[in-house]
Amino acid sequence: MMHKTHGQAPRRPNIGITPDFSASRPDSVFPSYELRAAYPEAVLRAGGLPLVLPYSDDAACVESYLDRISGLMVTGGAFDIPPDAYGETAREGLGPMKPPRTAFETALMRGALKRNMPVLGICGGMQLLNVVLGGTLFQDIGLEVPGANSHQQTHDRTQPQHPVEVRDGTHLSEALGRGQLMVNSTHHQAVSKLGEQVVVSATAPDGVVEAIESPQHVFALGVQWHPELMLQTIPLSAGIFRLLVQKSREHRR
Ligand SMILES: N[C@@H](CCC(=O)NCCCC(=O)O)C(=O)O
Repeated sequence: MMHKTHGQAPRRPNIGITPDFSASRPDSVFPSYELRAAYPEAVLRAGGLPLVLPYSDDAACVESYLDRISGLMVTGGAFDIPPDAYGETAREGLGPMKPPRTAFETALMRGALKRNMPVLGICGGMQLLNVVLGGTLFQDIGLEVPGANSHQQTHDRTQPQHPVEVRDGTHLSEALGRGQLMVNSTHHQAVSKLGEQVVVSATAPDGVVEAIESPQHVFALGVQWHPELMLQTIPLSAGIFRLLVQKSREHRR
């Protein structure tokens, strides 16, 4: 009798993920990298292989990372991008910055985009995508966006804060469907001037840009919210990670 060969599970593409960095913590004087578990878990659930990428200012090391991944996820964090990265000086409301992290993530993202490798930016990672593509940021929504609602929720971030309208004909609508979606919100900055050929794929009711993408690239998507925290509360959120994994698998064929 012929043994029935079960189909092989699809290959897991390597997805690089950028961690946060602390010089010291309350429980340790030693520097550490930190990465909320929800980020790699979302990639695993979507069929990818998450690889955490420690920082390096060596261009050859960044290239070596890019040689070994098929997709890149740039995560968020409680810090702001230095305004000189988008040709501005600091204004009132600008928060703390992490220049070494921003420098590393910028080099990595530029290299990935140059290779037309799939890139997903989450929250601060979306803001970096816009900056890397030549755009700018509002340095503080409360001070610079008249009529804006609060985008820094105080309740459980697995729960939504506000709706966004997902635009048809975008990668985001391919991942999530078009129309209204409830999202969480933990940011005080937002996209101001769009980067070169960057399109808006979702907006909040107050007009704040909630997702962007670059049609110049096979998959370069940024979302201002944290879908990795809402996989249980709004399971549709997983579509973003599935699309990243699918595009990454196609990239390394
Ligand atoms: N400069 C950005 C940062 C947005 C962001 O990544 N927030 C995440 C908060 C902490 C976390 O969940 O890791 C802004 O505040 O607009």
